[in-house]
Amino acid sequence: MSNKKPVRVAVTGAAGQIGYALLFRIASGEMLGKDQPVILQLLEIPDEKAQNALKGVIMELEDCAFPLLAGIEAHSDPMTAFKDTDYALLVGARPRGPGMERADLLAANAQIFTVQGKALNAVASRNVKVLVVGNPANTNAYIAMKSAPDLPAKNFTAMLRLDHNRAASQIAAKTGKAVGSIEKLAVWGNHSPTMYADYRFATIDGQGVKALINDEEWNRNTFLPTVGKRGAAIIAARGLSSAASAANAAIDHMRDWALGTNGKWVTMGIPSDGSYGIPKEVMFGYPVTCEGGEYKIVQGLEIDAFSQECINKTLKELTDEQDGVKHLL
Ligand SMILES: NC(=O)c1ccc[n+]([C@@H]2O[C@H](COP(=O)([O-])OP(=O)(O)OC[C@H]3O[C@@H](n4cnc5c(N)ncnc54)[C@H](O)[C@@H]3O)[C@@H](O)[C@H]2O)c1
Ligand SMILES: O=C(O)C[C@H](O)C(=O)O
Repeated sequence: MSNKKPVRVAVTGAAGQIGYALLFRIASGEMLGKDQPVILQLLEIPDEKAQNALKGVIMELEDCAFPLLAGIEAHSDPMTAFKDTDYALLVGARPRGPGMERADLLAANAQIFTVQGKALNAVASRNVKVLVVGNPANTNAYIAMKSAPDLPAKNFTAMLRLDHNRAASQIAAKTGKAVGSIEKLAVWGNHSPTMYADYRFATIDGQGVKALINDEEWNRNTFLPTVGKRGAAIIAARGLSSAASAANAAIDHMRDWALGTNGKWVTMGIPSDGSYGIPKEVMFGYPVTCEGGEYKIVQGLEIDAFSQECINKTLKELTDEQDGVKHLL
């Protein structure tokens, strides 16, 4: 038994496929630590089928008898689901099906994040840490942030960690080295095929990854498209969008933000502070380190011409998406 006070963790879309891969790991302490009790505040749409499915998930959570699970609540209204919440994982949104582009999702999902941003603004803990997973994640996080003017903008983040983990895995396969030995990897920009996974600074056991791979053709024509289109490849293969790997990335993102990275670089989508010439508030993937519950952008990295081109492209996509939702804000 832990004598720490329980923290409140809200998860939306709790009866969906990511929810099913996520909740059990949060309850077992993989996200916030094996000594941190949690109260789960679960939100689903006010629809009989979804609420019933949520009941089933809750029965299974109960049946795990997790020692750290100090309470479970089922909600159909964000105003109650987000009450006093310390962490909010905004997963609930429509996923992409085969053949759909991310832009198709913007119209379908944007409204969800104005409503939820306003609810967080009204009732969440003033220190709430928000992770948006529902796609298009960066722009949804931007909408939620803009809809919550009384909360610090820096508390709103978008998930780029899946791209980061995918990039690490491709590099491990290419070099034949252990994935856990890769450090200083960065993913810039949007969680979309335009993201720029950048291993120019990465090291494996102190050796430079760029020199180790020494294959710019592979970087441009294999690595970047493979990482960028991995979500679509999974949809084509499974008929459903990634869920276990997305849940895993959400756990990684929140754990590192809350508990720190010990100086290691990770990627988070965060509101820009102007670093690297990205306009302020654009929800942009950056390499960061985390300490004491705060993230800090890795500064001073040289951006060469190819990298700048890639960054400009993903930035343009994000500013276009932002323009497309102006009327909602
Ligand atoms: N950022 C990433 O890296 C990443 C990776 C994978 C998936 N995703 C996205 O995550 C989202 C969820 O994916 P999934 O596979 O779990 O989908 P899913 O359809 O299995 O589950 C989504 C759940 O959200 C619920 N929901 C919808 N609107 C809601 C609302 N307003 N409030 C509360 N709940 C709501 C639905 O009822 C459903 O149960 C999708 O948008 C998907 O594209 C993001
Ligand atoms: O690609 C998708 O639509 C799902 C998700 O964002 C992913 O990257 O797997």
